[in-house]
Amino acid sequence: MIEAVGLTKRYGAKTAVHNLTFQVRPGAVTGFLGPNGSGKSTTMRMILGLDRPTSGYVTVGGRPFHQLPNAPRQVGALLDAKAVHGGRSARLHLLSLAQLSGIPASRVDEVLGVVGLQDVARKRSKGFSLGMGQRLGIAAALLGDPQVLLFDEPVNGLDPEGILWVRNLMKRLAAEGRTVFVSSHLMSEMALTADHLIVIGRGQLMADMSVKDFISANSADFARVRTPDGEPEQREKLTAALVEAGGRVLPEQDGGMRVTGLPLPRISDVAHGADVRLWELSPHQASLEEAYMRMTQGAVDYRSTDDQRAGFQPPAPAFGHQMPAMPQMPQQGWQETAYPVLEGERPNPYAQPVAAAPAAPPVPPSAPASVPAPADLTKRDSEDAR
Ligand SMILES: Nc1ncnc2c1ncn2[C@@H]1O[C@H](COP(=O)(O)OP(=O)(O)OP(=O)(O)O)[C@@H](O)[C@H]1O
Repeated sequence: MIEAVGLTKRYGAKTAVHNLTFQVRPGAVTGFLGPNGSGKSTTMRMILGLDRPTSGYVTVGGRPFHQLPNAPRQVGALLDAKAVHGGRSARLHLLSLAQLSGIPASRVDEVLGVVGLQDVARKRSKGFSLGMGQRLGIAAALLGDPQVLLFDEPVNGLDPEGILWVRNLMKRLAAEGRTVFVSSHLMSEMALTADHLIVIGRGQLMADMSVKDFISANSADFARVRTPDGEPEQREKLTAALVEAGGRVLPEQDGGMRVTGLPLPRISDVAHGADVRLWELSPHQASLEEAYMRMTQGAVDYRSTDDQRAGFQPPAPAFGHQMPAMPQMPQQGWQETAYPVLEGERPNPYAQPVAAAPAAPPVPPSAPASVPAPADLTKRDSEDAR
């Protein structure tokens, strides 16, 4: 188990990590999430004794890293896959690491097989692709057969087959009872790999909970409703009836609607009462990515200027629906956020108090199907590009 208590790291005036307290338990994959520059690598370096905390402490198996007897056999880590002597072959690189820790040479060939590098084991690593370098870094982490494993963005540069392999490897390591702590910016991957999440923003703890709880705490469930294509009057009639029944309706890009505030059977009854046929009525829960974006939107330090111009406008209100007020972004130039806080959601701890948001123009009942559609919430420039 990894345990951090009041962990803080300052570099001069910059506080990289502030008062982090969390535990990473064995037998599960724990995802470590946070926007660029939020302090994930700094935290991992402190766990590994590569950086000294300014205050607080972190232990592995109850001891600070430096006090672990034969640490490489207890803790394995992939921090920077490029930190390899490029003139050495993969095998020689691993052999030298093994010799330093008293690990038998036979284990080197074993881990080369595990990561699929056996055929290039004698090639110099400077000729390796990004993905091969990641595999070599993972091999080094596994070398001592440790109980605790830390991976900083392990799928970086891997092809889909490699990503699947890493996912299965993490799960297998956790199923063997090991502690697996893994950072990533790939939310779809984390949703499939992690059991538990620790989310930080600007060095501070934002969430420490299961993936399931994280999604439900940071997203509002909604119903997707679609009326027959080519019959816009049906859609308008249903929108009016749903709003009258107390629902909130947001148009979707494909002509469907996102309805909140009414349970599914009630939506069905309202449609029946309004004599509107339905082509779709389905329950929806946000993705991990959407939930993550909602939570961290105020803690993002680096954002493309393009975000303001395209793709990051909040969904347009439908007839009769008043959009919830937008929390104001702390970043200069930001007036609106992509993720309004919806009813039933936990407010974003990083969002500033609501400031006067520009009033959205009302959409008349006869608005054509070209009502501005909600942005594609799954696309971000802040996806890790490294
Ligand atoms: N050695 C250092 N000296 C000064 N500042 C540093 C140092 N290391 C990290 N920082 C700063 O601390 C903050 C946290 O950096 P860190 O690399 O831990 O973030 P991260 O969450 O790993 O980011 P990313 O997702 O981009 O990898 C950043 O503002 C960074 O500039």
